[in-house]
Amino acid sequence: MHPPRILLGVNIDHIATLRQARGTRYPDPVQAALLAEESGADGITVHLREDRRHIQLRDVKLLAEVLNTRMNLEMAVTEEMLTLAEDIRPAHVCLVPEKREELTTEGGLDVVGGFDAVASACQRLAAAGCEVSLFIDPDADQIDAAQRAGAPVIELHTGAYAEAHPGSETATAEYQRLTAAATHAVSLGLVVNAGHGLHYHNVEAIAALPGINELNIGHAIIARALFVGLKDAVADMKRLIIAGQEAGLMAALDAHDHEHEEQHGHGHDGCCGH
Ligand SMILES: CC(=O)[C@@H](O)[C@H](O)COP(=O)(O)O
Ligand SMILES: NCC(=O)COP(=O)(O)O
Repeated sequence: MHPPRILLGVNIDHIATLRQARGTRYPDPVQAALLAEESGADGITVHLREDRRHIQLRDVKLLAEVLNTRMNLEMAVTEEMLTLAEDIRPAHVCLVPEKREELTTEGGLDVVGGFDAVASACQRLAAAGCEVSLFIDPDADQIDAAQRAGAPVIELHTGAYAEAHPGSETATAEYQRLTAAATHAVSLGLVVNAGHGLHYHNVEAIAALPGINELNIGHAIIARALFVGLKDAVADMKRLIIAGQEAGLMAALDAHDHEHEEQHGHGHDGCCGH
């Protein structure tokens, strides 16, 4: 049976970054969100940072009213943000670490170290009707803690892989970490999303990871939209995600057949249902 297509959440933070650079009313991230949805986005991701450097509360409130898909609100684990999420009740909340001085999110949430606060946030958000995910590094201890904290979903931080030089030892090691993490999380019954730093050249490999449910991508899509328009930028990304997912499934089948041949010493006889 073919697994469901990987979903694409389009992060529109950087439309707001452009607006905030001049303090104008344009470009409006809400307008971008609706266009992204029309172009095939399965959801809209926004990160309401404590310093409000890009997305504003007004954006989140409007999006909650007008989106046709669903909002994924990325936020820090603070009382202010939790109260706000309980009021707005986005379909999905992704808890992320936050530092004011960082250019962008640097690492994953430390669920192990901040277990009680994260578990209590998961409980409060679930009670408000939000599906909670935790943005974490591809690390087995963090994944185990995420499950114990009661999060049904994790988002694997792909930043270290995305930053590594393509084809380098670091890139290979980071990809292996992501593969092991996705496999482990799926075995625990967690829904596995991934994101950060993904672009048109590295997304296929990430879509080929085992069991990925959704990819959240922003910076690269908004950057490409400057040249080809948001509609094509979203559609191009979706095509690559589908291609990557297909390639991952084929590779998994090949590996399965290879294992079968090693064990039984002859060609595949269809005994495993394919
Ligand atoms: C938390 C996360 O996944 C990041 O990708 C985040 O959305 C990026 O934050 P900025 O948009 O502020 O770089
Ligand atoms: N959670 C990842 C995300 O929302 C998008 O990150 P980026 O593509 O802007 O790096």
